[in-house]
Amino acid sequence: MSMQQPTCTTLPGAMSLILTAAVALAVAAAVVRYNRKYRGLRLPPGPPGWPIVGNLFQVAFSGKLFIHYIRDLRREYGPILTLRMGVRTLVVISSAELAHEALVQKGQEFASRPAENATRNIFSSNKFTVNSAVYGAEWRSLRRNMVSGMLSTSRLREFRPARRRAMDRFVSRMRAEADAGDDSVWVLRNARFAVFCILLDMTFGLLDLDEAHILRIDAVMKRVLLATGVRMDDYLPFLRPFFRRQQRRALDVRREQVDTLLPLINRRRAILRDRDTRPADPDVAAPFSYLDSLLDLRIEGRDGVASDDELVTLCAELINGGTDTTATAIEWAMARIVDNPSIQARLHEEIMQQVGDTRPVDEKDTDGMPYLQAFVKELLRKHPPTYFSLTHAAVKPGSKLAGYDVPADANLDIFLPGISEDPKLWDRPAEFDPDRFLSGGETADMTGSAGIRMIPFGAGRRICPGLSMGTTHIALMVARMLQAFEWQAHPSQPKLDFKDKVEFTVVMEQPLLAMVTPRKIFF
Ligand code: HEM
Repeated sequence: MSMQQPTCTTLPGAMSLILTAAVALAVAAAVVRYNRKYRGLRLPPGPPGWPIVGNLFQVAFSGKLFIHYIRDLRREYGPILTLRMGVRTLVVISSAELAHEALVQKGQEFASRPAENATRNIFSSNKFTVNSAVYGAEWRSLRRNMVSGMLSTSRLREFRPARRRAMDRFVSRMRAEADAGDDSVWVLRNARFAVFCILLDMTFGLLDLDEAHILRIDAVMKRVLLATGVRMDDYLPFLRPFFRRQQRRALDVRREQVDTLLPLINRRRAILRDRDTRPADPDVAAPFSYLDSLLDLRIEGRDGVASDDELVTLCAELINGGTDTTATAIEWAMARIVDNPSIQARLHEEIMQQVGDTRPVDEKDTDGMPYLQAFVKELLRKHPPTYFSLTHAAVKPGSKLAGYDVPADANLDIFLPGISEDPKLWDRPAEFDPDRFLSGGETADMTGSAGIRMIPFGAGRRICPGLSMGTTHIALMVARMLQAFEWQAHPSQPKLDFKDKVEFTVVMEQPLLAMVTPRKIFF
């Protein structure tokens, strides 16, 4: 879900003259095309670039992560700026006013997604997913189905048993890891696995997948994320011939993804088919799954139902959308808890008051825990799992932001920390302080509908449909981890370093290893 830095690849040693001439011609044609395309437009300011490549090499060889590069550029050029990355033009906005203009006031104008490269089109079945679809009837049908079929409050409630199961497994896995080692646990890895299990249950409704099988599916999903990462030829398409190997590899990974997920789809189909004659075993099949809602789904403006390949794509979207984002948030959460014993003590005290130690915390309990709710808000303010919302695009030519032109083929990116760390909006924005959200303090409507101050889930028409699920999972996991263990810094990381890096989402540069001491619990 995040912008990644382009990477260079090694070009083959011998290049023919013909190829060189072809590249030179393509380059000249690109200059002419670019000059023609943007003639007469007033783009937002930005660093001067070179012909053809624009700012691409400045970014790629800056020695900084893209998220840090943008933070620095913002200081120089302000909250709206342009970067030319080869054939792509990026308009980056980073203030609450501009996010409001783009996502709310002109929400419909900027509700689309930009064109994608061939590799990503394979994995999105030609933009047949909620997150990649251009703004229109197809997107509306898919999104409506995801929200009502899966992410509504009532549907979310139906999956309480799946969460309960995954949470029990999560706590016992960590206990086993601590017992096997020196009382230490890797937080991100365990959290990621737990969220992945919940989303697999919800997507396919198959409850008897063993751990080895789940890990195999997870490994394939990770390979998909790697295969769809940003490449140099996304920006300089004339380099595509040099990326044939990566393209072939991406096709192999897609085949692997289909071969891994299609058997799960077919098993669920068989369960649904037999259900009338032979009731499904409740330990094997959930009463409902996201896949069920997709099997007969009619999409506006389209004949027939989704093909097997498209079903694989849509199922993968639900799993991917919620896994790394939520797991990343948990890692930052536990780092803050390890770093600050008083936060840990207050959260634990609230859990003891609300639930005690004779039964596990349930998601319903977390609604009645104001300090935990404030902690989750502060977590998503200070450590949004993605620093950029998904890339937006104008629906048609002629759109403007802050008086500047935004071409219809430009990527519109919203840099979220620019808003949640703005000293004009926040008191002591650099400090991690959940108390800011408690009575009489600061407010934060994460949907942005009552004004934009922090929008870790985006805002407007394309706001993340998993907002409730994401926050529910974070609060529940943090509470269960604190109810089961006392957390401390590991001797190898006595003073935690809160530096970030991008790995699909924004994770800790140094993955969190923490010491845990099991607490006395009686269930
Ligand atoms: C802490 C957890 C999460 C965070 C921080 C997060 C963040 C985001 C952000 C920033 C966007 C882009 C919004 C925009 O384009 O303006 C987004 C979109 C999306 N998210 Fe999430 N997300 C989270 C959890 C989830 C979950 C649990 C799911 C589903 C299971 C999900 C599914 C999606 C989908 C399908 C979209 C695309 C929406 C569209 O284009 O209409 N996310 N998310």
